Amino acid sequence: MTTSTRGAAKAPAVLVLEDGRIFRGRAYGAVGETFGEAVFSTGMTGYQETLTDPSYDRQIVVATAPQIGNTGWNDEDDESGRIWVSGYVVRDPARVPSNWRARRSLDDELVAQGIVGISGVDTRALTRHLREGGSMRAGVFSGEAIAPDAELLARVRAQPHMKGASLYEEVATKVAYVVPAVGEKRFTVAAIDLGIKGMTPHRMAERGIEVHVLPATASVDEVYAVNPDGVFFSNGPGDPATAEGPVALMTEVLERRTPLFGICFGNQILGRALGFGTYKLKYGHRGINQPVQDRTTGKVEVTAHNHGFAVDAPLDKVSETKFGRAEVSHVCLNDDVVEGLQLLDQPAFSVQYHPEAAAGPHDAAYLFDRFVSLMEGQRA
Ligand SMILES: NC(=O)CC[C@H](N)C(=O)O
Repeated sequence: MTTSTRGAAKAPAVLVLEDGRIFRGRAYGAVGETFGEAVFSTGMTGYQETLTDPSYDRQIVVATAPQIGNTGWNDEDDESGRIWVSGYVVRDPARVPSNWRARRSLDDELVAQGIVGISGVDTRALTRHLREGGSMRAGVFSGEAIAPDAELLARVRAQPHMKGASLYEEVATKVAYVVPAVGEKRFTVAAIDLGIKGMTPHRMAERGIEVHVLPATASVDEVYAVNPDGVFFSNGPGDPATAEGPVALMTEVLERRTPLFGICFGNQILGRALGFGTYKLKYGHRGINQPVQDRTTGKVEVTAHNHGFAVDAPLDKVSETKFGRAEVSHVCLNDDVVEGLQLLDQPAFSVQYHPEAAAGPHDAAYLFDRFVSLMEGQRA
């Protein structure tokens, strides 16, 4: 239930966490009610990219940056056709957006898309709470949706968990489309859309790649019908343990030794295709300043992240898999979480973070060049 009245500084609102902790504030965006997994993102900029990233499906995002909305909403930075977060929690929303690209305020956009949010929350206390207790189910209620706390809590506790959630099919395109190469076309890539961010095919197109974005349910025949030089598996929402279809498809791509690249959900799928497990992190990595080491060069890069799950692979040894030797190529320096995998006996690799860098630092853009090199190598 949402009503499209503008909520800022109007109706009271309440954020209810499944462990019973409650934060009160004011409605922000649409007035109504929403449910999802409460997670925090530490990006100081880039809220438009965050909100429109399909990987945030069914998540209530808490912005740790205290002021949100200062640059309004523009017509260029969307990562998909809509806002995917199920709710938005902020401390101090901008009263007057100011940016030469802004077309409207963030508040107006949230209202237009029916996204329920809450402002005036002590997001520092909330983030510390989520860091201690872990990401958890939550609900935001405003206006007439507010009921006695115990009732709201019971409704939050009746929601599904993120662990075990299969969400990629609900966010992915239903029809294939092509993103043409910029300039001369050098390669064709089949990109499996599990919730792909718009910047990803764009970064490939900039490198002379014609990108055929295919639905999550594409068959191996549909993938090879585009005659690909490489196959890409995108980011996406939900628990990778539910992605049996994409794991089976990737397995066939690996059997054919086609150059392969995966990002985020795509990294988790490579992990599973190789026989590693995946597991849920306590509170995940979401933000644009995570330090990651590329173990193949020793270099440390500052990177954009949005993941709540991770691959369970050994850091200290090369693993024998059914596709030959595999190793952890990248690791997060904050907590030693696996951030990349590579095969040593065939052209396949993936990263858990976001080299397309939207919004984020561009340190990891070289990974798209690595994919191009793999495809060049296969031709030679
Ligand atoms: N951005 C992504 O692809 C996220 C992958 C997965 N849903 C996770 O939370 O870990």
